[in-house]
Amino acid sequence: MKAATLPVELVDVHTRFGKQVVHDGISLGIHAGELLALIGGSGEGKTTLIRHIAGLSKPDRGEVRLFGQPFAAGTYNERRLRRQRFGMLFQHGALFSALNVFDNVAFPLREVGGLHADEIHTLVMSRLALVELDPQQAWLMPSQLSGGMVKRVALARALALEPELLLLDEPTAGLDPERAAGFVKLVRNLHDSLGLTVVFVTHDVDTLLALSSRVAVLADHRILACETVEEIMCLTHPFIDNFFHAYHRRDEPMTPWAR
Ligand SMILES: Nc1ncnc2c1ncn2[C@@H]1O[C@H](COP(=O)(O)OP(=O)(O)OP(=O)(O)O)[C@@H](O)[C@H]1O
Repeated sequence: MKAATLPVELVDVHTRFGKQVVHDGISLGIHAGELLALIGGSGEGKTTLIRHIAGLSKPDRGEVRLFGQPFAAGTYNERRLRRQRFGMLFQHGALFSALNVFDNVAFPLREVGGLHADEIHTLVMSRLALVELDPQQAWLMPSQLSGGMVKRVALARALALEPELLLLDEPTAGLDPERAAGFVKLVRNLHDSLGLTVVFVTHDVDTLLALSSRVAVLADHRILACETVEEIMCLTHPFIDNFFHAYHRRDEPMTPWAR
């Protein structure tokens, strides 16, 4: 039986910036439909790894495969179609500050080309509805949005082309606990209803518990482990002890909501 194609496969990835080694042989397969969290100490290379997956940077050695193909493989058109199969949410939303919400979400649709203005309007409004924003909020500028709304608009833009894979760099960073919980619930619902594969970087234990089906730990320039959160919590490593330290000090029992 032929093995299913993995949406993302990292094979022996090495990255260095000058003399600084960031990744020293990272191999990881991400399965269709999973919610994979990437955790690790500050500066361990999580964002760089997400950027490699999105093709925004390249490892010095090793390979990043997207939907079974090396990033650079195929014709221009094949690469463009592969590019449309994932959406990315950057750490601070990265909205175009000179464009209103509508035009931010419409941007990837216009880039693809071939769509009429009324089709773009329908698609943008449907994406805004997916992220639970009101139609009248389409006409606001990014400077008029709360932090939570910025994330939702950025998510709507990432979903514009109906991707199968969503890459999220610290989706709840900068949000208060209530907004963070709301955003996590939204991502979780979208994952369930659209059958998305989600890869996300987080520093937040609550986000990790609520969203991950598997957790990859980046430590000492490698993947230390990639297991369920319960299994990760049983490992002994200074980063893991530290990461869950505050959580262990709470009185409540550890209850991942994701399963
Ligand atoms: N373009 C670049 N040029 C030089 N150094 C870089 C570049 N991009 C990242 N780095 C360095 O590589 C290391 C990994 O950075 P990265 O942002 O991937 O870490 P991270 O794990 O996401 O960190 P954090 O959790 O603090 O956001 C850091 O030391 C960073 O300074």
